[in-house]
Amino acid sequence: MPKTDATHDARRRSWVDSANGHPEFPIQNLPLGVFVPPEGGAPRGGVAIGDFILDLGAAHAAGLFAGAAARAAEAASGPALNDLFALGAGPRAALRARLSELLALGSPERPRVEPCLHRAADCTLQLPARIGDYTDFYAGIHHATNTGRQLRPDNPLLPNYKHVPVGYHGRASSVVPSGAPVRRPNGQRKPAGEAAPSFGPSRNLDYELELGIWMGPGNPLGEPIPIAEAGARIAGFCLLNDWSARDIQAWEYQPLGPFLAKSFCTTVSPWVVTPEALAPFRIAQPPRPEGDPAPLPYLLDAADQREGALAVELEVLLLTPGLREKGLPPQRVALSHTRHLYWTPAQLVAHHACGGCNLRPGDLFGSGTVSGPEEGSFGSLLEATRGGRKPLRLPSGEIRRFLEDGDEVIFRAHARREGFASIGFGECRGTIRPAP
Ligand SMILES: O=C(O)/C=C/C(=O)CC(=O)CC(=O)O
Ligand SMILES: [Ca+2]
Ligand SMILES: [Mg+2]
Repeated sequence: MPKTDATHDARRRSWVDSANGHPEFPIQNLPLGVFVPPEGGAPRGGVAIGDFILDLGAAHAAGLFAGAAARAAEAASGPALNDLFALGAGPRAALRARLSELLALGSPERPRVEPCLHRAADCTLQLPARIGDYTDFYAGIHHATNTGRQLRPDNPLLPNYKHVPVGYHGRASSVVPSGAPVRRPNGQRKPAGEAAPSFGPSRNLDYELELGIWMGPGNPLGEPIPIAEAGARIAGFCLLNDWSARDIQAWEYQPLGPFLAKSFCTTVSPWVVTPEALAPFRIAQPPRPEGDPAPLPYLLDAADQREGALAVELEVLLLTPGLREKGLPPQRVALSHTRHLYWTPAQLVAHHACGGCNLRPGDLFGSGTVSGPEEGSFGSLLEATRGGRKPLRLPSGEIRRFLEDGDEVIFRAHARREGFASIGFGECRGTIRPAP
């Protein structure tokens, strides 16, 4: 178990009242993001605390930080957190420790901190970093098995799956923050019954529930990242929706894998939940079934095996036009968990860099769709509706094979453990707009 300290103490309360018992952002979380304050102005780095956002640059200008924490706050005061991510774990942890003191009940600095707070509901959140590259993995083994079965009934899990963390290079330019509209893509589709492909709006639009991983300090081109150092290169985690047009995907993916079926939009939750905040929620790499190969040595590290995986509960909710009209709440369509990932975040980092590919601060990874093995835990509609053959029935009377225009998909995530404050990720939302 990675070390916990006073910043994790569940008894620590904040003078920001809304933070105490907050379902997402108690004082034990302190996630990092980029926001525009209510009065407008340049985007800047901030920290979520209860229903408020603390302006890091303003707090730095007020002289509230010293040493490594001051370096971190300064690096976080611009319109993107790449410079902060580049500093790595030491300064980020120092910033966290100081913020935890400043925001704790009884802090003598309260009068100097309070003017740096903005009501979060009045702020606009942006992408936390300039994303140089975005890579999407396939580490959800139940997802890989379920979808593989639909694309290749006789051969669901390809023979490489348990040896190599499979991934593909995604498209960084179309990553958007939670709340940005999602346009249904046009593209080539060729349903099984049709002789020739046609061009038009995707009829099988889907979501993919994923854990997002933000890179911290990178590696020079040609120099791999050893597995023992890979975990410390991660700046934080978010939720990621890898919107997927299944009809376009099924036609285009052979032999090079996903292309336009997934490059039209990817939504991320705007808060970066730090490895420090998640320290109490690390677990051993889930045991592999009898007969599975051991990871190759470049993917094998004792500490990573012991505490490299994450215990985070993930949820998918759907809000349709029919539910909205009837005043019904979003319906939960899946509850999943990061223990279903076959590879740890550190293994994904070490693998990505093993051939010398240089990773850079602000690069984004998707874990791959996180599905569980049973009904109600599937991270995509492709799985939940068996490719559309077993539609979902909603309390509004609507049925869904895939997403319709006007549907909103909401992801939420929480890390929970007895004796610790629960850590929320905030939301990752997107509403489908008609194809252009
Ligand atoms: O070829 C397949 O079996 C499926 C590939 C994908 O859907 C790629 C992907 O986004 C993987 C994931 O999110 O787990
Ligand atoms: Ca994906
Ligand atoms: Mg995508």
